[in-house]
Amino acid sequence: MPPPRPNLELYLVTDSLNLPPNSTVYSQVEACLSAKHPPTIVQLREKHLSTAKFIELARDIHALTSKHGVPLLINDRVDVALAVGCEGVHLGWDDMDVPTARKLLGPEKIIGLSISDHEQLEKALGMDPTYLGIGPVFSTPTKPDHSPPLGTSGVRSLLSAIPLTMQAVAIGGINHCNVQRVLFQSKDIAGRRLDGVAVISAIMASPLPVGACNLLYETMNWPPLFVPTGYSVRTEDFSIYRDNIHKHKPLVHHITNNVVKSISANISLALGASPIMSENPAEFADLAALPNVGCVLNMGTFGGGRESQDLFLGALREHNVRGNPVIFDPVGAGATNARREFAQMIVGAGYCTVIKGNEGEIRSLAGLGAVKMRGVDGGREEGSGEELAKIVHDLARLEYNIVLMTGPKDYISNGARTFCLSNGSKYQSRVTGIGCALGSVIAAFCAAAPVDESLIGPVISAIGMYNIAAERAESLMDGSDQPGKWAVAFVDCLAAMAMSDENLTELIAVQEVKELTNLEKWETPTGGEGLKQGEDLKQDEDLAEA
Ligand SMILES: Nc1ncnc2c1ncn2[C@@H]1O[C@H](COP(=O)(O)OP(=O)(O)OP(=O)(O)O)[C@@H](O)[C@H]1O
Ligand SMILES: Cc1ncsc1CCO
Repeated sequence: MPPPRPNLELYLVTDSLNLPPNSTVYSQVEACLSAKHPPTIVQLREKHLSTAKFIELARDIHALTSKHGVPLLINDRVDVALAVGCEGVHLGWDDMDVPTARKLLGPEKIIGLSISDHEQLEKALGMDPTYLGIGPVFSTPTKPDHSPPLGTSGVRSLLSAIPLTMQAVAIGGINHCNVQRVLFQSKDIAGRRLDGVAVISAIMASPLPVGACNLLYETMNWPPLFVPTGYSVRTEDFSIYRDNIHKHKPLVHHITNNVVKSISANISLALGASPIMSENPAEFADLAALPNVGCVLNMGTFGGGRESQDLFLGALREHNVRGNPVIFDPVGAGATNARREFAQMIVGAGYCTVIKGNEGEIRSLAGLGAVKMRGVDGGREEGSGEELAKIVHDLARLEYNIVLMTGPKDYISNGARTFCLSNGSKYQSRVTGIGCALGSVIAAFCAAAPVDESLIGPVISAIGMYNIAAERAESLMDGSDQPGKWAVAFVDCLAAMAMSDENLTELIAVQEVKELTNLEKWETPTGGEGLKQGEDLKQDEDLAEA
């Protein structure tokens, strides 16, 4: 008898603890099954019911799911599945082992097993479950005691070791905002992809479960190259982005390194933004809920460990939930393996709107290794302009975000369009923290930009203004080497530019790389087609309709 091969595409896991008011597990499942795109499989998960009550609920839900031809699995309890005669079970490592469950349930039933690392995967492969549930992808309140989040790169690493004969879904913090990224980024190089995603709160805690199912399904089935940041760039708006800072007085929440806190705060103030340095997770949700907030995550003096992981992931989650721009600076990612791994974990565990780093840091994050960074500064191999442009383009395309590589020239891409900026002063690499504080300026520009704006324009405007202020400060030096004096003059020049009504469009030296080189000829990591103008807009309309 061939093993069962269920449709796991949209896998609903129930949760009785986070239901919206006046709802029950039954009413939520019932509503979901009436959706245009209902769950393709349902798992009943009850941790606190007596056996009798669990069986009663499972019978009722099974009657519902059977009516819609959707398989029902029971979490943990083979006895309940047998009593109800449903289609299978989902097991964890504290539950009955898969071979015993198989003996009891027979060859036709579905048996799922959770895995969160390679050790469990190796054991699981010998047990031959129907499918594996890989997680948690992101941190989630549904399972507060879970193992550390795998991020999409962790899922990819496990998935690539699972044979095609065994199905796999990802679970943990998946919702309509991140589902496309989970599906896309977890795909391995050989094309091994997830068979579906398991969703809990995004459906069970929703007051509109039907809409939640439809939205998830439709988002999952968007064309695979959705770039949430958009890609239109209106150079004529560069000055408007600056003026928006005065209009909205954005707040920049920093988790940044001890070396640059003061200069980052002063540079934010010079712009007209409000800086706050907070490393207290208890206030992250409140900060993220304020209007016009951006977040800077700079790992300069963190670089690893469980505590810094919780700190960064906590802030990332709260700002992601609110859709706030997050600027991630993987400081020193090219210097040590611990830093590179930490940076990759952050990037995989949430959505960083902009990844900003010097050449060594971006090369390292892009998996290009082999950069000789002795410390956190520079890390420059000084690759050719074409090569640097390709690195940021490819990484942005892979991560669906904006990638900025700083240096004598700055390269910036959103995966669709790539630009080279050439303003700046040699003094910028002579004073520590000038690169880090650029993250604060970018966060302020993004947080002050209109919500539906493509953010690459505000980011270019931020870098341009910053680097022109650096040039002006250099012109005030009398020729001798004066990095200390320059740093003071730089803050003053920046404050003057922020307050002026100069037309930034005329001042910023920015060129689209496409004009320099034919980017089209390069193979992208996605192997996909290039984005077409207007495509992101259309996808937004689809989302609104869903
Ligand atoms: N030699 C240079 N000429 C012109 N501009 C430069 C030069 N070096 C750096 N910059 C500018 O300085 C800013 C910071 O870039 P840099 O690559 O020095 O960052 P970083 O290494 O992250 O700095 P840090 O870690 O000290 O904060 C960018 O805006 C970049 O354009
Ligand atoms: C010198 C230094 N060390 C860790 S962070 C930092 C500041 C520059 O980014």
